[in-house]
Amino acid sequence: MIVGLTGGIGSGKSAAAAQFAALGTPVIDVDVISHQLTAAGQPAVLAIARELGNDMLNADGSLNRAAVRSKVFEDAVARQQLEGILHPAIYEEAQRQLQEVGNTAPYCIIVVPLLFESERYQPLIDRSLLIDCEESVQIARTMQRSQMSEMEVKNIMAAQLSRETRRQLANDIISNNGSLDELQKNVIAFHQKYINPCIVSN
Ligand SMILES: CC(C)(COP(=O)(O)OP(=O)(O)OC[C@H]1O[C@@H](n2cnc3c(N)ncnc32)[C@H](O)[C@@H]1O)[C@@H](O)C(=O)NCCC(=O)NCCS
Ligand SMILES: Nc1ncnc2c1ncn2[C@@H]1O[C@H](COP(=O)(O)OP(=O)(O)OP(=O)(O)O)[C@@H](O)[C@H]1O
Repeated sequence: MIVGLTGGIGSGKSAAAAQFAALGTPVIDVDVISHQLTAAGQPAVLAIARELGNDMLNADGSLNRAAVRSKVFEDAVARQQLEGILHPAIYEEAQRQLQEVGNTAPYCIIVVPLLFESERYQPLIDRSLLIDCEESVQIARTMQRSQMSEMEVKNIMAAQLSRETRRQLANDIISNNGSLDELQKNVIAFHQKYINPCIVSN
């Protein structure tokens, strides 16, 4: 069984994924793949500079992630160009990693921030698991983690589905408004459910 784990920016996807991984669950994370594909020297970096401008690069030729972020979350056309470069390559690598995991575990997790925004991943997954929290918590945690302004975080949230829509589309939901210990209790409960597919009901 393949579980697609999703959630808005700063909702706690990586934190939950790390807790599933600690329970022995194979985890594939498309944000990790995206970072690998945009590491210094990767062909995608040159493609991004070609399409979005050389000011997207640092002096050493690596991707200036903050510059790309501020450009694409203020300009939907630039965002589509960036996604056009990265999304097919990210998807191809995610598929390769899923094949590699194969049937080595009762279930595996694929972390896809844009699971419900992009139709690409729906055919690959058996269930979706939403990590959900109040928008004010998302904003506060993202600002603390990434040194972004409230406006920057809100711009990114505006490029994502609303919390309400995600909640309507998800098969399973973990609420992550509380502590990391509370998150872990919920992760363990879903882990039990996923390793016993006969109790996965809807
Ligand atoms: C804009 C970039 C350079 C900013 O890099 P940065 O290191 O600051 O962020 P990171 O990649 O870790 O992403 C953090 C979060 O931003 C949000 N986000 C990223 N890309 C997008 C997008 N295209 N649309 C909406 N939200 C996005 C997601 O919640 C994601 O979890 C980077 O996010 C990027 O290359 N995005 C395009 C690839 C993409 O769409 N990735 C998302 C999943 S496939
Ligand atoms: N329950 C929690 N209690 C306290 N801090 C938390 C909790 N869950 C997550 N965090 C923290 O909030 C920040 C955002 O969490 P995390 O990186 O897991 O979110 P994410 O959904 O993967 O974000 P992104 O969309 O940016 O990739 C991190 O610094 C993380 O340690």
